[in-house]
Amino acid sequence: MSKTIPQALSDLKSHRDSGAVSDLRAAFAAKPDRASRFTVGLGDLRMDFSKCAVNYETLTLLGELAESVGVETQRDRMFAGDAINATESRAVLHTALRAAPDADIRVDGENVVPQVHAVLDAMGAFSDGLRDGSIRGATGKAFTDVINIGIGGSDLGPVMATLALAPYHDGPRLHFVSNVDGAHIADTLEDLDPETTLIIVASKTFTTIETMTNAATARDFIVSKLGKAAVAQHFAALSTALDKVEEFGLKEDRVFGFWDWVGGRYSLWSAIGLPLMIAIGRQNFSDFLAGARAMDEHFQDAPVGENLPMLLGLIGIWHRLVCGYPSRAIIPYDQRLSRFPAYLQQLDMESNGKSVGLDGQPLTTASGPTVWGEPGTNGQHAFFQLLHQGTDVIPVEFMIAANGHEPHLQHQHQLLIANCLAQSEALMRGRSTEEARAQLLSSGASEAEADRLAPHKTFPGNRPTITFVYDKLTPFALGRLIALYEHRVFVEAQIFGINAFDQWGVELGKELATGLLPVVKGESTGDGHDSSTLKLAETIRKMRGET
Ligand SMILES: O=P(O)(O)OC[C@H]1O[C@H](O)[C@H](O)[C@@H](O)[C@@H]1O
Repeated sequence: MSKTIPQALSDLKSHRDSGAVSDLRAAFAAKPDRASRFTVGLGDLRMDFSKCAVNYETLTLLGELAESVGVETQRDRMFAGDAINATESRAVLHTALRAAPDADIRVDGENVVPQVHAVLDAMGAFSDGLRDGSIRGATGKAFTDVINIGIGGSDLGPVMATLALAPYHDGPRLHFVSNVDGAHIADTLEDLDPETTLIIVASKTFTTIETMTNAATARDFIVSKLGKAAVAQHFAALSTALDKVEEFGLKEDRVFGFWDWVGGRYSLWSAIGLPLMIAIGRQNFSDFLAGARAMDEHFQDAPVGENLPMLLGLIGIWHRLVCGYPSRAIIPYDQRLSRFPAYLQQLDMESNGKSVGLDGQPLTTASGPTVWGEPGTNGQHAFFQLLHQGTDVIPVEFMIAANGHEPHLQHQHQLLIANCLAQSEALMRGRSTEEARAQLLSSGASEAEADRLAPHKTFPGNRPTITFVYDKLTPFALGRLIALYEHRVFVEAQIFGINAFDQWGVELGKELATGLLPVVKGESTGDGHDSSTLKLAETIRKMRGET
């Protein structure tokens, strides 16, 4: 019989308190094969978690915790299309978006895979037409530029993946507009010609105010030069709300649908991926889906001790619930993954930033950590100081490709690799005050000077990191990496006992913004708002010369 969750957690805490792996340096010295013991892989992807303070017993206890909440059963329910998004009574089937064409995945008795592939085929035909110039604008010119207007899940995934796969771009130039700040669309439209610009309006609900506002501005951009009739040729829409898209005035062949069982932050594999497909082409997009599929299969089949998403999730839980670390940093040593941390912020924090359990009761433990990051080596020259010597321990997840896409810049790639490995080594080893003192003395400092400076040059070390290594950032590798993180978030959510697939926490601010617009415009005195908010609105109106 499996343990209860509180029992499994309490066993993990006692295990940690017993100091099983309290000194990573000593653990490496004691077991020279520690790295191979705590590295798992899938194809060319390696996950080395040997620089986390865990041993075999930790993994056993974490496995028992996973068993106590039935993670594997929940995983199987997700893949089978059960309505595991309980607060919205929906299935969660982003995995069906990358399933093989002959798979059979049912929602309300209907196999959804043929619909998925019908949309993929339509996206393929449309992106082929744009890329080969056979689909043209109202004045007969081929499209040179495509703007994706969307926000949140309808923006972050396409932006991140398009940047990540820049070496595979051979289609029109891509631009992304998300912010309701007019500066974003103004700067984007500045150098574009309406005759050669296609606009994609990406919104699951087709009601999001930022997206609808930017879409209206983009529509004016097209209409002012080309007339109303050009809208149909210069726009496409990606949405689940097909009725609302129709109101916008788009023809059926310019609308690419998806379904309510695809969460916004899990939608990159659906029609929301169209900008990426336009940039890299149908075959590369299909490789991207295949990478995610490989991770889906691995997540379903591999035993817990070899299962990357399970282990990544369980180590995340170890750091959050047992060690109590409040945040984690994602540091890709891969400039083209520079938006990956931002993408993961939505994936992770919108999924697991909850404080009520599935039963509607307040959680008695913590839930998702803060997720943040920037690419290396840039971060080294900015916030790494805090990672090495700050008072909080922040686990870091590094990622590095063995090979870049620039064979003529091998030396730079080697420097990048050396930096990535050096950082995880430094975080693990640290430098004792004695070592710091000895170094100061050997570089000519006096005894007094060495005593004074040694504490400042001491690194506590023992700071946990995970390092991912992969051959090259191909479409397949990127798909696999994203799916790994999707499933990691899932595993952690099961242990937190929350629904990872709703996001009620984004609603209140939206409602208040709608109510405040008349106050900002001076059309309402704003009864019911607090004095700080009203005073700020008044100050801004004064600065704008409106009062
Ligand atoms: O795709 P849309 O319906 O326009 O939604 C865009 C985004 O807005 C919302 O506020 C949600 O928090 C996100 O999960 C969603 O991805």
